[in-house]
Amino acid sequence: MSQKVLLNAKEVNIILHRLACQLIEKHTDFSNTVLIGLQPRGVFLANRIASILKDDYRVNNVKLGYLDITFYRDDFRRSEKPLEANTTKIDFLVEDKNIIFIDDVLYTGRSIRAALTAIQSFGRPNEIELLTLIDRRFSRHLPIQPDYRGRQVDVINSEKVVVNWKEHDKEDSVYLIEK
Ligand SMILES: O=P(O)(O)OC[C@H]1O[C@H](OP(=O)(O)OP(=O)(O)O)[C@H](O)[C@@H]1O
Ligand SMILES: O=c1cc[nH]c(=O)[nH]1
Repeated sequence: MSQKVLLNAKEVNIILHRLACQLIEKHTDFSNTVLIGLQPRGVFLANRIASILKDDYRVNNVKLGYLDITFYRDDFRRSEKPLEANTTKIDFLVEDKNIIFIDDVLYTGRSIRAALTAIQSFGRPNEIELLTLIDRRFSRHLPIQPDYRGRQVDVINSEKVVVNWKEHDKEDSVYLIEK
């Protein structure tokens, strides 16, 4: 198995700050905007973005939730193993809110499609945007694109992008791995 570093910790940090600033540019004080990290791995990115907004840019109003999409995926019946759901935690109203979905990688777009279905159970948002650290270009199965992207990469199908977070994986990094 070969692997190549796409982003190191310093580059990840710079990108996270840029994404936070782009969010502030559009959503100002977040009075009608909420962040929703997609389980499982979008949650790490969502936590980071929320912390940067609060600690580095003094946005005090940030609401953060987590959304599990396991049983909303269009392929969940095809799974050979029993599926285990993750926690959904949304302790605020989404009705008429501006939602920002946050996930680490955007590939086919099927996870985001599932999230769009799952969130409907919580109400009717005003709008939904998507923030992703890595946008795998030319690989979409659905017409879904990010509004805020950390890095766009060209990846062939035999390769996988792996995003690591220091609080879970010992380092912040993004690797391209030959499967
Ligand atoms: O745009 P998509 O094709 O849905 O892929 C993106 C998803 O893939 C990863 O999750 P995970 O590793 O759980 O999913 P995977 O098994 O599809 O790679 C990643 O955390 C995204 O949520
Ligand atoms: O390369 C990919 C594709 C989907 N999900 C990932 O985490 N990486």
